[in-house]
Amino acid sequence: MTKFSELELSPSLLKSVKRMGFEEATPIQAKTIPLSLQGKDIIGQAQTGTGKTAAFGIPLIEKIDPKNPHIQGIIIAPTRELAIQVSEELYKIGYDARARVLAVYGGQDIQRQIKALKKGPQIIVGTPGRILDHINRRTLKLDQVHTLILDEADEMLNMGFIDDIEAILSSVPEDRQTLLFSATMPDPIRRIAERFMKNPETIKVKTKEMTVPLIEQYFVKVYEREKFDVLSRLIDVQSPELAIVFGRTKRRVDELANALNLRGYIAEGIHGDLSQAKRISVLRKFKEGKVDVLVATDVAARGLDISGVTHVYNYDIPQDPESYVHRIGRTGRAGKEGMAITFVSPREMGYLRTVEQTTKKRMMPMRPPSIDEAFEGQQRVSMERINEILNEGNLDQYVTVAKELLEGNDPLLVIAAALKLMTKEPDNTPVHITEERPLPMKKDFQRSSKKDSQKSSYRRGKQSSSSYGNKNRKPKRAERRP
Ligand SMILES: Nc1ncnc2c1ncn2[C@@H]1O[C@H](COP(=O)(O)OP(=O)(O)OP(=O)(O)O)[C@@H](O)[C@H]1O
Ligand SMILES: [Mg+2]
Repeated sequence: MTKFSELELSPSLLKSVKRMGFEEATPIQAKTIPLSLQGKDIIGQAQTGTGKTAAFGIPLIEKIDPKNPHIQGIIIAPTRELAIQVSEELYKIGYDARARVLAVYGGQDIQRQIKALKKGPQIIVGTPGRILDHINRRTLKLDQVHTLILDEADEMLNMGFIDDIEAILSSVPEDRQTLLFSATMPDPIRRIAERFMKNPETIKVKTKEMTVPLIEQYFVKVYEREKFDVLSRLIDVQSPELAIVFGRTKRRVDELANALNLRGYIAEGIHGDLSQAKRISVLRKFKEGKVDVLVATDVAARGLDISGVTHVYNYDIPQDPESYVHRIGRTGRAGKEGMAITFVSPREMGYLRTVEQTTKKRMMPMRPPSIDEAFEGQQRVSMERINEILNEGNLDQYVTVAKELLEGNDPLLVIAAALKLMTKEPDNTPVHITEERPLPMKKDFQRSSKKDSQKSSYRRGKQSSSSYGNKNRKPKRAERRP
């Protein structure tokens, strides 16, 4: 374990890092910080939730000249939410060094951004489109930039942002330092990335599995039409603190959020068709715990750091293994435990195997809970609440009526009645979820993936280089109760 004090950082940085509650550097931070301070180009790959933001953020802040009022560092992120989050983390890291950080992203008033840009920010965090927009308007001058960072690099190159990114790169001095980070880095993407880097050093935190060991991973085999009941029961049994449910399409996300509300859960959906203000407000409510279940498309999967997410449900199995890694990585962050449950229809088992092959981790089968188990789960939630209230004490005001209740009544039944009052009973309110077709059957498992991986045009949806042969896996695995 490396202490931050061993990394030759300036006192103001150490002060900020301490204020953030970081004691020891995570492995990716311990490896990246010294090399980055030497000015090396870096491709950094480490599991979700292991502190990649600070791994590039700390050395960047260290290299900012506080007296220079020009932009010296630029960070590009795939989504607006992530740009905001990264800028907030950079602000905290640079607090004592007084580094000025600004987020620029689409959906926000451009005049306001132009005004803010005139105030001399030293670090810009933004999405590719809006950064390019500012470059074209000449409201963003990048001629003094010495460091450029692509967070979730593979996703941005994947999403077709490559042209935008190349255009941004051409506005930044050539002798800059370039850094790329992600939890996943498929080979074709890495090769594209290397085109605009100078002898990049790859820093890969060596782990057996691509996913975090603190995330327990399960799959539930379930037919499309049964998925919603299974989801409701799982939520009842597992009673997550905060949960994210991933759906494949925007329509699905809207329908799921509505259906969950009809059944008495506090849920909201988030996807790319919502206004920016709405997306931000949904996320804020989720972070504050005013929404218990966030239903999302992959939009929310990349990089978002929300503490308290204990469960991730993949209502639809993701099409490619990288999405899976990022989705389930919304739990089990910064040393906390988490659980990920993936629904898979019988026809989609090939995708499950593809995911397992890439992550090098097997998912355990989980049996869908019965209505009785869901009901019992909810009663247990009530029981825990009662225990908490008993521990808190302060019940004097209730004692008189409690005595009255117990007079002439069986105490067991009195408690049962109280439980009934506070327990969410199984709810079969009919809901409408349009059936999605399962992903196309994987027929050709045997085809060599080597040739595929040579293609430079890696795109979402196409079979990636990580697809694999139809290997037999051990047939029997003990099923676990939810
Ligand atoms: N050294 C540290 N000690 C304790 N907590 C840390 C440390 N470094 C980062 N964290 C915290 O860990 C959480 C996850 O960090 P971060 O979002 O940077 O992960 P990531 O590796 O970028 O994950 P992802 O691949 O999902 O983007 C954040 O809340 C961050 O503040
Ligand atoms: Mg990140």
